[in-house]
Amino acid sequence: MIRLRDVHVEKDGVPILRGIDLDLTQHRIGIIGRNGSGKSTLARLLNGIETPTRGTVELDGACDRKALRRAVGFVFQNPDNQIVYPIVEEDLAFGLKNLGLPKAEIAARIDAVLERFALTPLRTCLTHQLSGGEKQMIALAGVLVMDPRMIVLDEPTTLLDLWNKRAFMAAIDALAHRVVVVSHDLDLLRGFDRVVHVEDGAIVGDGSAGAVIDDYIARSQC
Ligand SMILES: Nc1ncnc2c1ncn2[C@@H]1O[C@H](COP(=O)(O)OP(=O)(O)OP(=O)(O)O)[C@@H](O)[C@H]1O
Repeated sequence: MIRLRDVHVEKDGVPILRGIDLDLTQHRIGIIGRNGSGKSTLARLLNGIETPTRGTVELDGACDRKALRRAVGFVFQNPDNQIVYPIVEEDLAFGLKNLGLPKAEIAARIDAVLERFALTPLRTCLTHQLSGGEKQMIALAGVLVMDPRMIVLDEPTTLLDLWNKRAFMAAIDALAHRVVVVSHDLDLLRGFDRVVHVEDGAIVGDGSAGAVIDDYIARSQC
């Protein structure tokens, strides 16, 4: 379980997050808030890309950034920031090679993740020729192939059309992993187990998706 206690993040002396306390226990957790409220910074803390200026981010009771990086996969908003190799299977193999896994296991893991999402035909495709939706799926596959315990997605559907958005979210829904999604798409998060509302670097709403989203909409109309 990931637990944040009194987490503060400052950049150049400017407070970005203030006194964040969170226990991430639910299966599907959404994070909402206005532009610049601190959502992405909070999301990046969850897998150790970002570190607190003050406070702690614990995984199973221990502050271990390396363990956090291994346990939590991160899917970026723009898959071009995530896909680095020219061929799909090379890209999927990258992190696994870094782990020092044997060739046979790397191949088996890539087979499995591609089959799972019906992406096998893309295995030898050039990554720069993929459509936006295909890229987003390959970026997700690249995170899943590392077998993380939890996945954080930062605005994963903004580049997708309605069809690809539905397909992508169906893929997310099918995961047994704990999932945290940062999104401005409130409809996407309505079915989630919990939604956290961040404003001006602090949590101002935290609870059932319906209640927190309705309160967020009401505030926007003031
Ligand atoms: N490295 C940095 N140096 C200075 N300020 C930063 C830095 N990174 C983020 N910020 C500021 O921190 C605030 C929160 O940024 P963050 O990206 O977490 O917001 P967000 O809620 O995800 O926004 P959006 O919905 O627009 O993506 C913003 O005002 C941003 O300009």
